[in-house]
Amino acid sequence: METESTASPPSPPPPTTTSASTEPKLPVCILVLGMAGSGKTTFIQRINAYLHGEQTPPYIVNLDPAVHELPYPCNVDIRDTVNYKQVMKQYRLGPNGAIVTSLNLFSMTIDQLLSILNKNQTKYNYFLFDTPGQIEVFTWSASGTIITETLGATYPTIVVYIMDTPRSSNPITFMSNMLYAVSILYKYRLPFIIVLNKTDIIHHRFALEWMNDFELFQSAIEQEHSYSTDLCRSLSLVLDEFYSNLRCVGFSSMTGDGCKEFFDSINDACHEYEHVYKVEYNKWQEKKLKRENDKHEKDLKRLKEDLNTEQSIISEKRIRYDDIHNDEETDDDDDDDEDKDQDDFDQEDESFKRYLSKHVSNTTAMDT
Ligand SMILES: Nc1nc2c(ncn2[C@@H]2O[C@H](COP(=O)(O)OP(=O)(O)OP(=O)(O)O)[C@@H](O)[C@H]2O)c(=O)[nH]1
Repeated sequence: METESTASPPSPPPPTTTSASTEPKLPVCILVLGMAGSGKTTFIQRINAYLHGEQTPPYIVNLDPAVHELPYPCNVDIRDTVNYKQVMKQYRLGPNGAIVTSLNLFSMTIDQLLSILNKNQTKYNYFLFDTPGQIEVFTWSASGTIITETLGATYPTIVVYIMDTPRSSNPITFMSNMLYAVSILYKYRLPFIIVLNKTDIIHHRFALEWMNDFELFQSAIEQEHSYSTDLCRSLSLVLDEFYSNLRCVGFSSMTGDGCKEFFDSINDACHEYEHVYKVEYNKWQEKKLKRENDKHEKDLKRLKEDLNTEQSIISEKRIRYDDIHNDEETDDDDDDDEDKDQDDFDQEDESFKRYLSKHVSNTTAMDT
């Protein structure tokens, strides 16, 4: 699975510690998601270059089995574990089905990926994950959940949602993108950052204004004479709550604008991970453990009760068996006695007959 040979060896990062403790900080997992063509791969390439410049090169994992070429050196590549084209042939699948199956096959080796990451956790500050262009393949598949939840349980994990800013300048496309972002946020509940990419083409100011000022977005929608205008208007009300707690960063993967702001947001999101997600996760783990212990105790109690019931049934059966056995023995004794009596009677009968025949023969002799 590991293809460490392709990546340049990292120079050791400066020893980082949490502000509260002297324990070494765990690397941050940055999971990059986004619609096809939003710029995920270019974004990772830019972040990789930036981090190399900061003398803290990241550890990169590619989770896209269908990608042709990667513009960055990658440490773990799904393509080394699963051959996407072979999967298509072997299972007679189309391209999307093959991507899902490849990811499912890869997620079966998640423990190996985790042990590789664990081995490298002291050498790196960041683990970057590139995901397939077909976003739903990752976000709504079992494998995506397994990978994300495993990472989230072990390392500070941040979901980064890349948005194509020029395409989102249309309010309806903007709304659709935001709804997708909300669905991912509520699915994983991990700290979340929206990267408004391609700001070299169009500045992301309009998006920030739409998010901050509801009226402004409403008037932008009014200008779109579409059948979905009414729906968008109502949905924007729902999204207002989501916008209030959202981290949003303008970024250009082409020029590298926004790198510093992005890493400021990552630090903020790590804080949220430690103080919100991790706390909730630990609580959930405790509850789960308690549920399992309760179930175990219940099963044990039931087993003991079953054993006691069985024991009493066995002893009852034994008593009944003994009773029957004793009765049989008594019957045998009676039979023996009867046999003896019969023998005695036969003997007496025999001797009486002998006496009689002797007496008769004596009488006949006297008469003659
Ligand atoms: N101008 C500009 N173009 C960009 C930027 N980021 C990405 N692109 C271009 O957008 C196109 C798609 O970029 P990718 O990085 O391949 O996007 P992706 O999301 O990884 O694509 P898939 O994995 O196929 O879904 C490419 O032509 C990039 O050059 C950016 O910040 N500015």
